Amino acid sequence: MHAIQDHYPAEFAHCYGCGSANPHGLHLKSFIEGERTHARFTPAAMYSGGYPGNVYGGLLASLLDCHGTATAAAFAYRAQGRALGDGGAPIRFVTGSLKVDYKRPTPLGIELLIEGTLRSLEGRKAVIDLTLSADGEVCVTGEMLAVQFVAKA
Ligand SMILES: CCCCC/C=C\C/C=C\C/C=C\C/C=C\CCCC(=O)SCCNC(=O)CCNC(=O)[C@H](O)C(C)(C)COP(=O)(O)OP(=O)(O)OC[C@H]1O[C@@H](n2cnc3c(N)ncnc32)[C@H](O)[C@@H]1OP(=O)(O)O
Repeated sequence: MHAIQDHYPAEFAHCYGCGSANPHGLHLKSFIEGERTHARFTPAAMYSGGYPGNVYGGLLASLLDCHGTATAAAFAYRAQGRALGDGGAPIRFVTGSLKVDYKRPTPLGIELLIEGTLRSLEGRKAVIDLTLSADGEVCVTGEMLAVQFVAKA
């Protein structure tokens, strides 16, 4: 199954969080299934936060950042009745704002589940609700305003 990011054009594949062409990036892969999106990521020891055994909060925000914009793009395609990677003009979103709430420490070394749902899609603005869980427990929640990117002439 192709990830949402697999459909980003090559010129947008350099994102640190999810670009397949960035050798130093996280290579996050997000999928849409029904009314939610999901991605999985297992942080290595180098992503340690301030206290041992737990994940650095900036990394967690990065995971929500990329998953949120991918979620916005996937739901915008769906709203227009289009398939991802249909060869038409790409629909791409950037992060306008991202609120992150750290509910409990996130353990290092186990697979994290990042999920997204669409709260609203109006014009160029998509509001996405995000969660990041470890072992079935929600550690981080997020709320993103993603804005559809329009190239300026
Ligand atoms: C950042 C662009 C760099 C070039 C990127 C090129 C292409 C990108 C295309 C595709 C990306 C592909 C893959 C993405 C992969 C990974 C992405 C990871 C996520 C990121 O890492 S992404 C980087 C961080 N991200 C930024 O670097 C954004 C910098 N920023 C801007 O580029 C502008 O700021 C922009 C475009 C956001 C809006 O600018 P704009 O001029 O196009 O439109 P405008 O200001 O009119 O906003 C329209 C409506 O959104 C409301 N609105 C806007 N911002 C708001 C906020 N913060 N809070 C509340 N409401 C807000 C307004 O109030 C208005 O609402 P209304 O229509 O109701 O009045």
